[in-house]
Amino acid sequence: MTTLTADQLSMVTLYERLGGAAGIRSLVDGIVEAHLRNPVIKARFLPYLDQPERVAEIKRHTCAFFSEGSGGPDVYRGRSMAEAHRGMEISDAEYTAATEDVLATLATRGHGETTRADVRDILEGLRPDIVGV
Ligand code: HEM
Repeated sequence: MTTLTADQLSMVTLYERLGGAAGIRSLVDGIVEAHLRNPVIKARFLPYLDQPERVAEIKRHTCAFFSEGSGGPDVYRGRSMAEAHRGMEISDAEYTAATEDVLATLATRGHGETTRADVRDILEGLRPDIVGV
């Protein structure tokens, strides 16, 4: 396998580094599983287990959201982050817990420090749209 420097990596879109549509799909599956195990936020997601069609739709939307946000070809047609999370009163601690699930899932899929830092920066940018809305 070729080893790329951080500078070379930054020239490949984040979407490509995440493994395109299949890589993102695998990530979203892993993130949802991590949320369901995470004591800080699992209560938010457990009620969806008996709504598999809703879970499938949320996963589809989340894949499109990640694709669009990482330079991929998909167009996100779900609600804005503020609209999707409005009324949930999500705390900073919950947001951090969700972010840690995303970063841990990236690590288990073998994504390196540059890619994890790029994703962490994007998620930090979304925090004000999701926390406390
Ligand atoms: C880390 C950043 C986050 C991102 C990028 C994100 C992204 C999304 C997306 C794309 C959707 C689907 C929206 C739709 O279908 O219209 C969604 C739904 C949802 N999110 Fe998040 N989310 C984040 C954090 C959180 C946190 C911290 C929680 C709770 C602890 C949470 C709880 C939920 C729930 C319960 C839904 C389903 C809403 C519904 O049924 O209408 N999210 N999220």
